[in-house]
Amino acid sequence: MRLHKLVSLMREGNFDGALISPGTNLYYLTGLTVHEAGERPTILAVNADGDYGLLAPSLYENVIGDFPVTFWRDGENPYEKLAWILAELHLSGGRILVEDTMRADWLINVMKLGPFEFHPLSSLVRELRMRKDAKEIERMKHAAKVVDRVFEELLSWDLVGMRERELALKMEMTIRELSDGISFPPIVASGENAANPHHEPGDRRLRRGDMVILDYGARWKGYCSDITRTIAIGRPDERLVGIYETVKEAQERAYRTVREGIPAREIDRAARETIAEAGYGRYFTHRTGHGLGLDVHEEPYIGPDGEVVLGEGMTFTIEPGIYVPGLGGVRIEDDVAVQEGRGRRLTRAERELVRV
Ligand SMILES: CSCC[C@H](N)C(=O)N1CCC[C@H]1C(=O)O
Repeated sequence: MRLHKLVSLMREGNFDGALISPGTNLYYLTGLTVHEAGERPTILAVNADGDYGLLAPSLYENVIGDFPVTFWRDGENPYEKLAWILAELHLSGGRILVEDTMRADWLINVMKLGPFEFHPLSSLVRELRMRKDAKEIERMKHAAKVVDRVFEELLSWDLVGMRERELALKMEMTIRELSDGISFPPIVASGENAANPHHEPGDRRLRRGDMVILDYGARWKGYCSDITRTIAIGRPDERLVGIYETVKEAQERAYRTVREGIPAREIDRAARETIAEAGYGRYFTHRTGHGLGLDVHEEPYIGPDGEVVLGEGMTFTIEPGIYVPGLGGVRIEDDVAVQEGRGRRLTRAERELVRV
């Protein structure tokens, strides 16, 4: 369990305790796989001595194994029980780290239990989570292999005439067959819809002359992959074929920039300069990438303001794109790990323009 690492950082930062609700931080720190049970408060309290206690709804009674836990039943007041846990841990006030995604109604009730000064848990945990160990990277490699395989498979499907949302569903089912599930709902953006980077797959049917952005991910033992490939159906507009080559070059240059010791913004700069030199600067409307791990989006963010200095074990995406309203768009994305001082691609699917 990694909770002791958090406790050391808490002591260094003069924090008195932490309140952690279900999510990837709870899983990362304790291995507990309890999911948020909607409105029912579920909170792990930890003090700076390393003592801890979990408040959980009784419907988890047969799920949580050997862990110090106080259950509450529907009809009881969970915050009375939380007050007992906090009193036992001598945590009835002070500087407290709180899970960033804790529901506001839980937090409002917690605030009534003492004079607390709250700080975001992520400010400490992100330092730990950013550098993946060998086991975490193995899991990410597996999740990456799954999306590579899905790409190969989908190229054999009869795409012409298929609706975007039918293709997204077929991709999702294939991902689920090969892994623990999707890391986010697949994006299928065809024709002019590809000018929207986060397009939600709809009823448009794929047709000859389309460029189609396919952005999807798998989850394996908690860890995510996230890949984007843009394919051509038949012969798309020559401007889009040119845009494809620019994006491919931007992605390659950004990838080659990856080195231990440089700030993340250098990677973004390499991609952004390539696209600007080709005259499409204003059509690259997002950051170049984001950290990847237990969450699809986490530190280090690869944007113009990315100050995190790259270190061994960091994992992130490199995904420049160009989106021209009324014409369409292109994005190419790989997952990359910093290993032995340089970047290594985890996703390896074909990056040359594939025409089907
Ligand atoms: C979690 S949904 C989006 C997944 C996608 N691969 C992605 O992260 N992006 C698509 C456009 C830019 C980038 C983003 O930062 O949202």
